[in-house]
Amino acid sequence: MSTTSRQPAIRFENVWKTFTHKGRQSHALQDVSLDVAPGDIFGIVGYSGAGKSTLLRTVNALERPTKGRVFVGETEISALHGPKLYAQRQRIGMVFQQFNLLRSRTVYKNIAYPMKLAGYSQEQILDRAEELLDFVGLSDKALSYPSQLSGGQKQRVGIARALATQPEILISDEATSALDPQTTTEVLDLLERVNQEYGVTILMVTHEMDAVRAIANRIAVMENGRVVEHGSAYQVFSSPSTPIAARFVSSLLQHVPDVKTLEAIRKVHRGRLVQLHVENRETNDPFLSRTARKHDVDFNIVYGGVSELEGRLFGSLTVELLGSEAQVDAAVAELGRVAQVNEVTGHA
Ligand SMILES: Nc1ncnc2c1ncn2[C@@H]1O[C@H](COP(=O)(O)OP(=O)(O)OP(=O)(O)O)[C@@H](O)[C@H]1O
Repeated sequence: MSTTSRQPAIRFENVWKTFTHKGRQSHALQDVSLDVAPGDIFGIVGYSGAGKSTLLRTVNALERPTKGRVFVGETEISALHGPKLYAQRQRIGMVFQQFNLLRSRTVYKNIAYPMKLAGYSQEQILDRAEELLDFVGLSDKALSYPSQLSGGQKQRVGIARALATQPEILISDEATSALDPQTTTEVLDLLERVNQEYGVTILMVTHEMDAVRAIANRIAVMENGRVVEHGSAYQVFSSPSTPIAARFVSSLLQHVPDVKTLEAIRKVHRGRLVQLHVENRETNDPFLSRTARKHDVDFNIVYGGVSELEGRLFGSLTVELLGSEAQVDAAVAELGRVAQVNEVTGHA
């Protein structure tokens, strides 16, 4: 059978996971179907308990679906056991929030460990470990112990170890959640290099929207064991279609003022207020000043912001327009051609 579409790197097919605890059942995963394409950095976001970790752990069969199937490439990993499963697991590296390093072994030996289990020769282990230490910037720490490293350095070792057996896929469970913002950025940059330089597909679970925003090209949002929304990062950020995705996005992009903020704005700005929802704009188009100049109105940006993803702008600006009624009407009509315009009604 010939197929035109590329085979997914990971496929979840109607995956259910039910836990039974003290006679009570809870559905950690409910009918999850999702494809992760080769080369993706795929972010799964959701609040605590949404099922993210459970889903991630089905990829290397640390968790097995109650119903449904999980494929890594062409292999149905959820059906494998014993040596066949161990062999497949070499294709999948895993990075953990708490690093999970062996405390009694040096950095070098932590990285060597999975290769030893996989039967690499001493020479292969040495070569690969040296390469990876260099890649993660820790060549000078080969003989240190994990207790002598910072959190960011420990996670670099975790990533090097996950890459040891040259996996095609890296699964990352809250890899940056225990790190400060600066270190988070460094680790995310490293994950991005893993994707670009080694061509590794990354599936990352996080409750931090800024982590996925930084590097993911696709996003799935989970709630109560279900994937409620998924799409390109741009799609989900610029026009989330479910309330929970909108909440995640707005936690990061405070583009629209809440009622209290709006009241405060109204007290100061008594001109006509409009909200401009900008989507898919070229990054260098000065549409606001161009329109204002053309219709001889002044404007104040009183709230909001625009963000850039994949070279395109999106966001919301709350703008006060000042001028005669006719001029402002004409400016609003023109702005309506490039952005969705909502009048801000109500008075201070
Ligand atoms: N081994 C288990 N036994 C019983 N219930 C479990 C088990 N593992 C997970 N659960 C339950 O499954 C649901 C999903 O948990 P999961 O850890 O996948 O969520 P999560 O989105 O990763 O949240 P968190 O970020 O808090 O880990 C939760 O209700 C959790 O209590």
